Amino acid sequence: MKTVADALTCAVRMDSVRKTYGEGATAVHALDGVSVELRRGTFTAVMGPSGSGKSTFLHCAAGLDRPTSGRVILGETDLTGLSETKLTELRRERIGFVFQAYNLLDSLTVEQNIVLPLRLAQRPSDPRFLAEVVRSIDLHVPMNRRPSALSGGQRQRVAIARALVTRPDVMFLDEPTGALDSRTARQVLDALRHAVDLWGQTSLMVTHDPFAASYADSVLFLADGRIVDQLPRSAPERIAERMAQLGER
Ligand SMILES: Nc1ncnc2c1ncn2[C@@H]1O[C@H](COP(=O)(O)OP(=O)(O)OP(=O)(O)O)[C@@H](O)[C@H]1O
Repeated sequence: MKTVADALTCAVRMDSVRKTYGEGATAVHALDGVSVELRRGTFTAVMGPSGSGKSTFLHCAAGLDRPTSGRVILGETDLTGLSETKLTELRRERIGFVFQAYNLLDSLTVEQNIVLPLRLAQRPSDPRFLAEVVRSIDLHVPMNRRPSALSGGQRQRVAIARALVTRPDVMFLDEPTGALDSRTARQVLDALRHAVDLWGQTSLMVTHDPFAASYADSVLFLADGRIVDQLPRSAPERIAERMAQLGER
């Protein structure tokens, strides 16, 4: 029996989530009974071999995709019965997304890109909060510049600022450092970790990179659609070792 206190400390809960693609003999069980709780203010990494279900996990947790069975609960909202319209609204207002491709609009300035989610939700932008977000992720670029004039690491930090500006319940990141060299990746991860520590921003990141996962408070390991292990914050070597063991299954 879940108590009110559980709901308050839990940002996302997944209960026996299954996601099956196709039917019969060709059915693929991308998620095969995943139950997990992400506590508020924590940073979780999700790792696993290719095809283990990481993207499906992120898409179901973020309300981008619907599980075949089981439940996903964001705060106190059960996503199961929500209409498409309500789900879109919820994603826009309560969730932040960061993808490997930065998805910035070059017809807009850096500032206009960052505040776009607020405009779409018809919410006012608070210049002081915007300045704090930008400072917190160490983004020192002119706000009137176009994204095409920025480096990859700067662009990804603009994308993170855009995800943070609505103060989302959860920020979901899919391979945010996948396109970056190691030095730039480190800058982005430092920025991300800082945002988590400063705002208590609940975050979930899918990554192939043990170094990126070493920034998270805990690492979930998926294999064949199931959570097979979990590590507390660990060094990249320890995470890589666990991944290597999974690869040998
Ligand atoms: N739309 C789809 N239709 C059919 N099968 C799918 C679909 N999406 C994913 N799958 C299958 O579900 C399983 C899990 O895929 P998923 O993309 O979640 O894994 P992943 O761990 O993110 O992989 P990768 O690391 O390669 O991105 C795979 O076997 C994949 O082929």
